[in-house]
Amino acid sequence: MAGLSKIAPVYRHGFILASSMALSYWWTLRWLKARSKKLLTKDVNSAIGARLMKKDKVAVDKKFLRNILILLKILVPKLISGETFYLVLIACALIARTYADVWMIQNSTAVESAIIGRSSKLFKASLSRFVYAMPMISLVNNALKYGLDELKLRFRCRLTKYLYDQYLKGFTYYQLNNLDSRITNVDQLLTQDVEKFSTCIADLYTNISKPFLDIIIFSKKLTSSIGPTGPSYMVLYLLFSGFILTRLRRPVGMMTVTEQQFEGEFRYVNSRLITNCEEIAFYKGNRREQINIRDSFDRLIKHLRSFIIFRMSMGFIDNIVAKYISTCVGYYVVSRPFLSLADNKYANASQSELLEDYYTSGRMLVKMAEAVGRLVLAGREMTKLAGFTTRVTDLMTVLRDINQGKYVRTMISNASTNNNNINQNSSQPKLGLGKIQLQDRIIKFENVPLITPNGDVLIESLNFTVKSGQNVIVCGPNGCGKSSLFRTVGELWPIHGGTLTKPSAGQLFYIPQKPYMTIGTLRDQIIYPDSSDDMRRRGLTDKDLLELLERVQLTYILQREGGFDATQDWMDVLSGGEKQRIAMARVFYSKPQFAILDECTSAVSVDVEANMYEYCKTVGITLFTVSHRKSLWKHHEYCLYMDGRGKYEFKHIDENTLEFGS
Ligand SMILES: Nc1ncnc2c1ncn2[C@@H]1O[C@H](COP(=O)(O)OP(=O)(O)OP(=O)(O)O)[C@@H](O)[C@H]1O
Repeated sequence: MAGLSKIAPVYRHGFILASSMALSYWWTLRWLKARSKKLLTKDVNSAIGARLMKKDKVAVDKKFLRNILILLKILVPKLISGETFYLVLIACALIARTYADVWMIQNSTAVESAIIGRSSKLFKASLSRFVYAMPMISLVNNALKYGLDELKLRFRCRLTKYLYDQYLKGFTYYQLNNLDSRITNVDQLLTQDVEKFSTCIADLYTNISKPFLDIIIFSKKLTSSIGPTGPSYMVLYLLFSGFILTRLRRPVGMMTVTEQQFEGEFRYVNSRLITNCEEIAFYKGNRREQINIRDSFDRLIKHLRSFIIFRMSMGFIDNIVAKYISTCVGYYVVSRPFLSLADNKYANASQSELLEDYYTSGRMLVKMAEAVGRLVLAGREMTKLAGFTTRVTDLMTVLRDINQGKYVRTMISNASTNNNNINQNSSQPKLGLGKIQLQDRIIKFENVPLITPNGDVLIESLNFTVKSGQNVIVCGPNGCGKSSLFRTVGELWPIHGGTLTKPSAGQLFYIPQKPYMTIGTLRDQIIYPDSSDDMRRRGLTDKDLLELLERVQLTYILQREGGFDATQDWMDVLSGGEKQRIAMARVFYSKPQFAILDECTSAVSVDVEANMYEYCKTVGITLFTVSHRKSLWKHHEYCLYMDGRGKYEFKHIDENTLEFGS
């Protein structure tokens, strides 16, 4: 303290200020680290917690620049495009706006000089110039706003379309949600994160280019009036403060990523409640669900609170460095020629000349100081953008990997990462991709292992052939791999060895126990996934659909719901059995070579079920059936039995065959 008192007051105050800033930053960072560790340790058993344990660095660095370049190619795919037009429009509006600012400074100074000089002629002339310029300035401001809004919308459109093209290619949407565990809450990424990224990058374009332009234009103007030293000091200060603040703001990127993850988790628990509300209501599970939702919400709020505190502490430093010190530097620079008595320029100047010169240069310098401050603050937006960029590019990487058949699975239990899905273990078959051969009217497994996405081997090597006309009933205890077999046949799960011969995807139809009903008319439910245009192209009409409804004894539904064009929430409006019968009508509409019926007639009466099986036979649809009903065995020629311990049997059904089920 005694040492401090010997230092000149201005340095002493500077020293105290710098120390308090460093202390506040250090304390906040320590507190944040401890808090985030606590939050994650508490949550380590949840999927999101496990994933958050593995944190990649998120910062404005080389990786960020590389990613942003990749994304820019998607946002602005061609030089001559709508996006380029709006980028140019914004740039022109920004230049016009800066010149408008310069003009306003000069005109305001003229108005004030006229008032101080008591010249009504000059006052009227300057004021009328201002009135004439008003519409132009307003037009520039609004052109800038319009250009920016349109650019954000266009960026969002480009990125959303690009990501959905990847996401809905083949079975990527299924595989991302079921086979790969790198991304949770993909809906959050595809909706909110893309929107935030687009807004952030468009805002940054103006937040960087406007102050940058201001600095160039004001430096040029000031250099001609007060010489190059003043503007150079300002630019030097910009470089120095920009460097310091960018380093201090590093945690913002990771915190943005975490915030989006927690937001996604909160959204997910809410949508689970909506999807399963009936089951939860029957269980009276509202209290339990409330605990889940509260947990997730608390985690989000705790994180948001930490973020607010970090922002506050950073804002304290930001304000001082980017606003106040830069204004001080501005005042210092503008005052130098005025305060220096040796300066010839102002030695013999009158009071009003000094005043006019000070107003013009001073205001420009203050504007330049503000621009320097804004540019320094834009660094904060940049770190935030780094967070959104990481989220979007992570999704793009996972989509690309999945499209190339690469999956990464993180085991929640031991938080280990399992590449390409398989636990390497001596008793398991060797890794290597199996082959798929397309051939009509046959399904043939040759040495194909049945492996779950977690890498558990259900059956080491499957070998059997099913030709058209040979219906197969698939049976075995729960969890033995019946549905897994169909996921493999349907190419939802990759084949890890051997050869699978099968018809093309369109010739295989899968019906699950709980059939999916789409958004649309009653007609859309029967012809799903076809559209009405596809139906017309097939040469079918509503009369044919009516026949299909007769086959499944569901014609009454037409009257009840108001015809084929009726639109309802079909998931709710139809009963379980009605949904299953609609699903059977879908099979008859599609007439595939093979249909997989996964307990899909469990809610249909036995006589209706028997009719459906007979009809399939007459139109040549071969069936794979999973069912616990003994009554169905008579419609099948073969039985595939899996014992749940890795063994299976494929055999012809005759009078000696032991029938499973009830
Ligand atoms: N997406 C998945 N990720 C990891 N393991 C899975 C996945 N889907 C299924 N499994 C595992 O594969 C095994 C077989 O499941 P599958 O659904 O094929 O059984 P199933 O024979 O159809 O059973 P059920 O008769 O109860 O419907 C189970 O042990 C299950 O845990």
